[in-house]
Amino acid sequence: VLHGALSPVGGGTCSVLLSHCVTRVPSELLTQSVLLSHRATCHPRAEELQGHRWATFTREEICAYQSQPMAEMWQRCARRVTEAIERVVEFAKRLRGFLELSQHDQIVLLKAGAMEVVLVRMCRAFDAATRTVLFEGKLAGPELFRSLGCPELVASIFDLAQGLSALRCSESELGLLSALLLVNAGRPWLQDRPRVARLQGHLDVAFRLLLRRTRREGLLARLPSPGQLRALCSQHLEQVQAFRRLHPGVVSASFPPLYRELFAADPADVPAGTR
Ligand SMILES: O=S(=O)(c1ccc(F)cc1)C1(c2ccc(OCc3ccccc3)cc2)CCCC1
Repeated sequence: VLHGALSPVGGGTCSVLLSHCVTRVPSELLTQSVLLSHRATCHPRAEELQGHRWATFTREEICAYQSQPMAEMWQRCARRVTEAIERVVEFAKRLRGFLELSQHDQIVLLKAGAMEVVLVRMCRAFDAATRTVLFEGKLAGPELFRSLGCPELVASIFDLAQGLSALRCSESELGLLSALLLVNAGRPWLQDRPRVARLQGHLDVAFRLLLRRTRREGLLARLPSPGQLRALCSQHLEQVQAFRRLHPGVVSASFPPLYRELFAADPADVPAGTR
């Protein structure tokens, strides 16, 4: 599924046109282009978030979610996170230089980093005052997700969103942070590590210059650590396995193919030649 989503046919033309000049482009222009890609692929858009006073779920609505079968709630969240990951794939395709990496490395970087970008982006739709997140059109607290049966994972997700929203990041900061979560030369299995490192270097310089220009250097020390993001993603993978043991067949029968490819790859799914 990821392979298909990365076909250069859909979108990304502007990055193909301009990417070869990324080495001559000063970092401010790189920051501008990352911001545009970020804005174009975030949902809801920044304008919708500012203007809107989002409603919270009523007690009855919360009870209805809490009494849904576990499999139904898991399916809803899997669908939501897959939609969010598809937008992250589109963000990556618009990142200058990303589509010039080998398909193999593009897939390696997205498999390792897409979920981390989704978790970082989530803080945009998080309300720290009420500790609620936008879910299916209204603001939901952790208790709404009770039927998932993974309270620690839900708590970790809310803690991360709370911590990130306290930093009051700008869209430019979130865009560059997201780009650096994806373009990470430290990810395992990369074929052309030096090439990824060069692209990462440009983004790193752009991020640091942005922070200096806006006197926000202190942000770097307060961002979630790579370990915290990695721990949350591992917790999610453990809970997917636990869910599959409780409900055999549900994931393969009714979860989005992209979700299955990223988080529930069966040994049986791996093409025979690479088993
Ligand atoms: O709004 S959400 O559905 C949401 C779900 C759980 C939660 F505690 C808070 C929010 C969403 C999200 C979806 C799945 C996530 O992890 C994977 C996961 C976790 C738990 C069950 C299944 C899958 C994390 C975030 C936020 C961003 C995109 C959608």
